[in-house]
Order: sequence, then C-alpha cells, then structure tokens
Amino acid sequence: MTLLSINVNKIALLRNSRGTNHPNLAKFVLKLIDLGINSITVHPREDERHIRYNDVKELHHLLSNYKDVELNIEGYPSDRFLNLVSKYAPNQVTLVPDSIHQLTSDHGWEIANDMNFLKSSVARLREIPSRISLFCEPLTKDLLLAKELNVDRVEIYTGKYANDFGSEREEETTRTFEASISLLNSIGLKGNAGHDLSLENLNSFLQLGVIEEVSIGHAFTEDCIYLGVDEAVRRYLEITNQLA
Ligand SMILES: CC(=O)[C@@H](O)[C@H](O)COP(=O)(O)O
Ligand SMILES: NCC(=O)COP(=O)(O)O
Repeated sequence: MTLLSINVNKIALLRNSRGTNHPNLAKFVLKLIDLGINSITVHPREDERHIRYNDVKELHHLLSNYKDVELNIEGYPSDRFLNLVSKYAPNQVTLVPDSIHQLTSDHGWEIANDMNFLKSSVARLREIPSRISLFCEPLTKDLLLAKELNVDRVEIYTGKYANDFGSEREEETTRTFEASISLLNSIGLKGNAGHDLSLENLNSFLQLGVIEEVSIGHAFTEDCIYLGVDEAVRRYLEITNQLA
C-alpha cells in the first residue's frame, strides 16, 4: 500500500484567481478527509501564486484535529520557508529546488552543486520532528548523495516518467525508474514520488517497486472536474490500495 497525498495547490490557485475565499481550501480538505485521504500536500512558493503562507497556518490548525492525516509541506529552503516549517513542524518537509521563474517544479536537486546549502538546511530541519524528504532526479549520483545528507526520504521526480509514458521511450525510462527505486531500497532510503502522476500512469509506476507515498495534485484536480471529487478520490485510492 502506498500513501496517497493530495496536493491542493490548484484549489488555492483557483481561489486566488478571484480574490475571494471560493473555493474554500479548508472545506475542500475536509471533503478529502471524509473520503478517506490521509495526507495533504501544500507547496507555498515564494510568490505565493497558489498556497499562501497563511494557508499553512490554517491547514496546520485544521489537521491538528485529525491525528491520522499527515501534512507534507514542500518548498525551496529559503529562510522564510524554513521559519514556516519550523513553526508548524509538519509530518514531512519536502525540499524542492525551485525559483519563482519556474512554471512548476520541473527538476530535482543536483545535489553535488548544492551539498553545503542542503547540509545546512537539513541541519536546521533536524531541530524539528518532521520527516525530511528531498526532491530528486532518478539518478544514482543524486540518490547516493541524498543518503550522505542523511535525509529520511527521497521524493523521486516523476515528470520524465509521465512524459514518456505511452511513447517509444517508455521502456527505457521505466527501466531507469525501476533501477532508482531498487537502489533507494538497497541503501536504506525510503522512496516517495511525485509530479505529473495521474490515473493513466500511476498503476504502472507503482509496479516498479516499493513507494511509500505519492503526492498528486494537477492531474487529480483535472480528474475532479470530469469525474467529480468522490469518484476521483475513489479511483486514486483504489490504485494505491488504500480503500478500506
Ligand atoms: C514538487 C512537485 O512536483 C509538486 O509538488 C509541485 O508542488 C507542483 O507545483 P505547482 O502545483 O506549482 O505546479
Ligand atoms: N510532489 C508532487 C506533488 O505534490 C504534486 O505534483 P503534481 O501532481 O501537481 O504534478
């Protein structure tokens, strides 16, 4: 069984588009919890284009009433971000190499280039009881360096997997991800995964090896439009084998 974490960035994006509180993020999260979701992911970017820092405060308070529901906060380890996660100590912090100029998180850390920066960020996070996860490419060199950084998990960036799924590159790309998941397990690191996972590619991805958690937002939000929230949640939980 793999934990399904729903990323609610796009609900916040829709809310921000009108300057009102509709759709209400807390109401949507409560709906997800009622439907059996046990983890929520938010990604407060520096420009707060969707999730705002104040959303984190409100969601942390809301989820304090649901001990079996996890909060995963993703983001670039700026001082502002580290202060935020230090204040709320979520179940998991996922460090992502982002800049405000990016449309989305479209790459993992090139750890060798940022080793000292990541070492200091991890040291700061070790002052709180949160699991530390690092958003990485499925590359041996980065996975081994993640082990050296002594993080708890690696979130494998699955953008290439999703992009190549169903193409002539699928077989080779699948082998790359399968080897990365196997390596993670062999070096004692637990693997999360995320970015562009969907109802189309998720089941195939989860056959590649042991994945603790997948975080899914963009495709899930689209599925909610076509299928409705209840059916979208049911289908994703069915694939991750979390249905009661
Ligand atoms: C790290 C990752 O792939 C996603 O968690 C990220 O939150 C997507 O960001 P946007 O929702 O801003 O595209
Ligand atoms: N870490 C991946 C995530 O939270 C959601 O990514 P996406 O499904 O919105 O691409």
